[in-house]
Amino acid sequence: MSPLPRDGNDPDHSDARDDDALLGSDNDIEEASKLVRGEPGIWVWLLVVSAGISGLLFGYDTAIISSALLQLANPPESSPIPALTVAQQSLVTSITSVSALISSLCSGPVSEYGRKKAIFAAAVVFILGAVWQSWAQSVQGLVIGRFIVGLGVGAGSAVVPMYITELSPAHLRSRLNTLNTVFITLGQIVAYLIGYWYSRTPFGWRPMFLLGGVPAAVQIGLLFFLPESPRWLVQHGYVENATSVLARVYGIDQEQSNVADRRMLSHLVRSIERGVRNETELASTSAKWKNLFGKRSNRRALLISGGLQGFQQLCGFNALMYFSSLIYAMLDFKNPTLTSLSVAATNFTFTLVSLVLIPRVGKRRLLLYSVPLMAVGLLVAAYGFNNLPTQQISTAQKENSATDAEPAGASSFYAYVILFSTTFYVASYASGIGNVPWQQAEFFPMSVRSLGTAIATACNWSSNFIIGETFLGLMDKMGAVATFVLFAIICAAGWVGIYVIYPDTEGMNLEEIEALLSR
Ligand SMILES: O[C@H]1[C@H](O)[C@@H](O)[C@H](O)[C@@H](O)[C@H]1O
Repeated sequence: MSPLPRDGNDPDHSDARDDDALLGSDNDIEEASKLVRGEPGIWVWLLVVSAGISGLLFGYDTAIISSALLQLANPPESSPIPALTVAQQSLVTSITSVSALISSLCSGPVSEYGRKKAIFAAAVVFILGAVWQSWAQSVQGLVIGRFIVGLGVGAGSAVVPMYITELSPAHLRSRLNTLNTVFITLGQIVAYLIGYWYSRTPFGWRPMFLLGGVPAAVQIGLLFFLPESPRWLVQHGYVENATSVLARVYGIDQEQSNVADRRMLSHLVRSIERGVRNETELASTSAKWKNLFGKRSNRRALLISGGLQGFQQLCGFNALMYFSSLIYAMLDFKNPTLTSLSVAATNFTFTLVSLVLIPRVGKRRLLLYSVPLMAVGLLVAAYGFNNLPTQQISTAQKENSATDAEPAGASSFYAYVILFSTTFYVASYASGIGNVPWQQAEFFPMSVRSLGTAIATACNWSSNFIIGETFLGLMDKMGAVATFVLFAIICAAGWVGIYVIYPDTEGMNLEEIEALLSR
């Protein structure tokens, strides 16, 4: 595509027709948006921060369970909820992934009523789930509360990246999406800190769960100031509103703007209109399914994005995120909740590192370098478990509960080997696979984007469920060795998969990516 004129001449009719000829496909939005001259102001960042609160909630609600379980497994005598068995702990953890799976699949139709409305609905559900969990008087109540909160997590995880993708300027899209993962990992740190704060309070799990509702309430307030996605506005005939949202996103003052900026803006709107028109041709769900599975490039897009999302979970990271407090309690660390903060802090720090590395190194290379390091960390951890004094892990299994108030004995050398190797594993995870799968939208053309990303996101939550449900039951000494070796094998298989099917898309526009996938 040849560049559009950047001079200040007023466009005449024939120019507009030429532009129409130039702008004819999905990547037009990308191309046109690159040509808008205004710099995105603080406004666009604010917008992403407000939307990113969903990421924060996602992170908070998935990580708070780590500290809450420690208390729920060893409740005070007066507790209406008896000590949770290992099976109940697994259920309370993994039920969130089941509801997240359901709501991520349903998020497509809901977001058709407006991205903002879907984010609003997710925030309301978060608050409801937080209150329900914190008031639970029985295991069933707890399970229902976790189920409700999972509905919010799943909807947020699917809609927010789409909202950010549709709203952000093309050249910032990748970075702004990574920022969403930064929010998830930040939410996980906050959860660990709050978990630590309440770990000595009897029934501290109640405020732990309840506080998850606070950012959701803040988000509801902020949503009043957020614009609707320009793509949704165009789709529903609000072209003027879409134009003024785009002007704000691109830092263009419509009153004062010069002709060139105005022209670029109208290019942008027209290219969105064209994209939307293409999509309406595929309006029926069955036509979308047919297109998704019938077209080679879309099939490959699905294989890559779904495979990557599945691998992100099956490599075992969330076993640490959910159960690290229990694992470190088993290893006799005096302060398991605080020790497990290392998982969340490393995850957050290295997600920031990947924010810097992705544009420089490229996603494919980053994955190919970081996945083998994950395998090394896992194998060293397996070695550590294998050499633990037998009574160390079996005692912990029995109690399953050393609280911060009742410090256990000194940790052995091998417990530190496990701590350092898992931290190393987490750092390698967060630099690549913890983050890259969420950039999946670029593989799908607009016509099947919401369907494709919903299915890929469902691959994430279903694999997450498998890990949440099975890991804890395997945690005796030899089970730990076998599980960590299995995770390392999955990393090796994942590396081969990435090497074979994951393309280097750095610097490509969406059309080039589609052409690459069709080959
Ligand atoms: O990208 C995120 C991030 O890596 C989180 O730390 C993890 O808990 C999620 O499961 C994952 O999807």
